[in-house]
Amino acid sequence: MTILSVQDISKSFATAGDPLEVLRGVTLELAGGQSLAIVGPSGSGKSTLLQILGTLDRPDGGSVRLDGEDPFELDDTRLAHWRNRRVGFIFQDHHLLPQLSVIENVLVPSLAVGRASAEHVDRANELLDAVGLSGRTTHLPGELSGGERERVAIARALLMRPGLVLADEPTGNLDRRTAESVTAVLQALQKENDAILICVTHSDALAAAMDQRKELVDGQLVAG
Ligand SMILES: Nc1ncnc2c1ncn2[C@@H]1O[C@H](COP(=O)(O)OP(=O)(O)OP(=O)(O)O)[C@@H](O)[C@H]1O
Repeated sequence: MTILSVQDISKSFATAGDPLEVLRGVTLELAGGQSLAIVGPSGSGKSTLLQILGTLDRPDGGSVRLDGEDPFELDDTRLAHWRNRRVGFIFQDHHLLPQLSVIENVLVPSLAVGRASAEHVDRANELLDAVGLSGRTTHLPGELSGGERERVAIARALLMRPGLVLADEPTGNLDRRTAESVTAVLQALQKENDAILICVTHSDALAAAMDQRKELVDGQLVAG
C-alpha cells in the first residue's frame, strides 16, 4: 500500500522586501485509499503545497517521501519519469490538449514512456467507460462540456495507476450537480485504485466528500 510521508516542509518566495514565507513546517501522513481536502483562504499556499507534493516545485526544507523514497533525490530525468508513473494531476482548467481526441488525451502519460501499449489503450477505454464517456472517445475536448472535460482529466490522471492523485479545484468551474457527479467519479476511481487523493478546494461539498479535511493556516496544516 502506498504511504505518503511529508515532514516539515517549508517554502518561501523572494519579493521586493522580505521573503514571503508561504509554508512553515507542513507535516502530513496518508496511506493508500485515504483522501484529504486542503482548504484555506486565497493566497494561503494550497497550490504551492500541492505543487511540492507533486514534485513540480521543490521545498526549501523538509522532505516528501512516497513509499520511503524521496523523489527530490532523483536527477531531473528520473524525477520526470517518477512523476509520470507515481503522480496523477487534475487541474481546474483540466489542461487537455485541444488538438488531440479524448482517448489520445487520456493516453498522454503513456506516451512519455514510449508508445501507448495495447494494455494502456485497454486501460484508457476502461477509465473512459468508468467516467461515462465511452461514447466520446474520438471527440475533441472543444466538443465536450466542462464537466465532461474534467472527467477526461480524471481518466488521464489515473491511466498509469499512480499511488498519489493530486487535484487543484477539480470542481471549481462546474455547476453544483456536475460538480457532484465529478466528485463521485473521482472518489470511486480513487478508492478502486487504492490511491491517495489530495484535493485543494474552496468547495465545502467537495471537502465534505473527502475522508479528512485540513486547513492551511499561517503556513501549517491544522484540523479544518
Ligand atoms: N512562483 C511564485 N513566486 C512568488 N510568489 C509566489 C509564487 N507562487 C506563489 N506565490 C505566492 O505565494 C502565496 C501562496 O500562493 P498559492 O497559489 O499557493 O495560494 P493558494 O492558497 O493556492 O491560493 P488560491 O486559493 O487563490 O488559489 C501567494 O501570496 C502567491 O502570490
